Amino acid sequence: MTMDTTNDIYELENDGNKGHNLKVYSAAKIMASTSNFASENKLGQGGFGLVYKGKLPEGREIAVKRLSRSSGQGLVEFKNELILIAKLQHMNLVRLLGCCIQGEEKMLVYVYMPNKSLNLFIFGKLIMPSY
Ligand SMILES: Nc1ncnc2c1ncn2[C@@H]1O[C@H](COP(=O)(O)OP(=O)(O)OP(=O)(O)O)[C@@H](O)[C@H]1O
Repeated sequence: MTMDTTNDIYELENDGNKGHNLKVYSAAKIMASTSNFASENKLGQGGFGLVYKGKLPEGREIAVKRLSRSSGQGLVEFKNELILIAKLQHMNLVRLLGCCIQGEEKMLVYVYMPNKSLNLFIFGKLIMPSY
């Protein structure tokens, strides 16, 4: 795991799960990339909470899953899920880049996938509906 900041996520490195190559992002970096979770950057909502589109300073587009307080998930569950997803990484799955745990904020950072790309990733070409 590469460290972006020295925050309390550091514990994740000490659980014997090294080598999953996840990055730890600061909340400030994620907030800047999503224009402070601007509503126009909202991609959708899943079981985890709201998902936002962001752009990192180096130009990479990301999808940020922001854990909602009402999800009932705590820090231990969040960390377990993070480690599990990291271990399940596969070229055909949306890639998890890293996470952010800072104070009340818990977020997962994925590679952004444009809608049209699913067919592209599954079939190697863009299949348009024929009607
Ligand atoms: N990597 C991504 N790139 C682009 N959009 C995404 C990405 N991940 C999620 N989204 C958008 O956010 C929405 C919610 O995603 P999320 O994965 O949290 O939930 P879900 O798969 O719909 O449901 P659940 O959380 O119950 O499994 C998706 O429907 C999609 O529109």
